This record gives sequence, C-alpha cells and structure tokens, in this order.
Amino acid sequence: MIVLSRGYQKLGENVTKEKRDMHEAVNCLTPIAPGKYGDLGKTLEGDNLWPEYPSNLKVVLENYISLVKDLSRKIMRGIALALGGPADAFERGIAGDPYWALRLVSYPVSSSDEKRTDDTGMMGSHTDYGLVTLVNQDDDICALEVQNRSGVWIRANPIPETFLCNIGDMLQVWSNGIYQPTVHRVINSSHQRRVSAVFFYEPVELCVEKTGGVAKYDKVVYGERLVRKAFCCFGHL
Ligand SMILES: O=C(O)CCC(=O)C(=O)O
Ligand SMILES: [Fe+2]
Repeated sequence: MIVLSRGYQKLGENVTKEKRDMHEAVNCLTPIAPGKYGDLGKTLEGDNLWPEYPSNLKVVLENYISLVKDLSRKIMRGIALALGGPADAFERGIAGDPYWALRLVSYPVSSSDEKRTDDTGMMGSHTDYGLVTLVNQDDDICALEVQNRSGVWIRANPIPETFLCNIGDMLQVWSNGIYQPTVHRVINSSHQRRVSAVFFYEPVELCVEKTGGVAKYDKVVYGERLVRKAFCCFGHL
C-alpha cells in the first residue's frame, strides 16, 4: 500500500504534476492512530520516524511544530475576522486541532546555465492543499517564486526573521474565492544548497462554505482530497 511519506524523501521522490522534484526532504505528519478515520485515513496512519542522530531532533521539531501551529491558528483567527465572522470561526471541529505537516526541504546547487522555467524546477509550480503554509527559508538565497494574477513569476525575496505565508486550496473553498491560493515554485539557481522549513496547517476533516451567496466551489471533504493528492504525488513510486 502506498503511504504518505514520513521521514526521509530522497532526491526526485516528490512528484509535482507528474514531474520528479529535484529536492530531498524530511517529512513529519500528524500522527494518526490506526482506524481513526476508517478506510479513508489508512494511507495517513502512523507515527513519525526519528533518526538516532541528531538525538534531539524529535524534541526540537516537536517544539517548533507547536509554535508554528499556534502562529497559524492566530493567522486563521485574523482571517476569520477579516471574513466578517467570529475570531474562532475556524476552530474546534473545523480546524481547531488541525491536520499538519512539516517538511524540511533541501534544494541542491544548480548548474549556472539553467533557465528559470518549471522544467528546471526543484519544486514544480503548484498550490498547497490546506489553509495556510508558513515557509521559513534561508535568509540569503532567493529561490521561491510566486505567480501574480497576470501569470508573472515574482521572486519572494526572503525577509530575515519572517515567515512567508501561502494561502492553500481549502481556504479558497472556505472563503468562497475571497482568498485565492498562491501558485508557487522553487528554483535554486544560486551556488549554495538552499534549505527551508515548510509548515502546512490544514483542516480537521470536513469543509463548509463560509461566505453567503452562491457557492462557487463544489463541496470538498478534505480527507478525500488529501488522499487523492497523496496518490498523485507519490503513487508512481
Ligand atoms: O521550499 C519552499 O520554499 C517551498 C516548498 C513548497 O512549496 C512545498 O513543500 O509545498
Ligand atoms: Fe508548496
């Protein structure tokens, strides 16, 4: 059975739009007890894998996850207010105890004559699955690009001591299109390896349209969508 990948992911193992991404990563996902979500959740079940060395990685990362989870919840409270609802609109059964994922990603040095296109991408263009994503990137390497509404790629220059926040697909559905997902890609054309810590804050398991008026998007059951995405990203391997 194909399992959403926990632990080390080798170069080319992650796949975006049927292309292998030239990066390696360590993935940590919400631990899920066997049977918690029935058959649908089987591919997500399990605990994270920790190496013997460095021996404090588990403690350090679990602490980091708890801090960024808290920060993401605060951002979601701000978004709930901005949408005209109560600050806790996304909490409790909606995204109070979210599904989360943390990826520590390492992008190799590229040869200098590579063009900046999706084909040379180390992470092909995509949107993230969930609500918000917090990217903590190397301060001195510009590799992440976001696409504006005219389709132009803009470099998301790192700003020291800050996170870059991407909007995910589910927030588009929840806000009925008021928040649009950020199309982004990574191309490291610097002469240094580039590292990022990427935290995904996602719904618990269901989806409701939050705005009034006519719903622009079909109803989505988040778990089903996540499992479908997992098959498309790792299913060929
Ligand atoms: O490394 C980055 O800056 C972004 C990675 C990313 O987009 C992802 O893992 O979904
Ligand atoms: Fe992403």
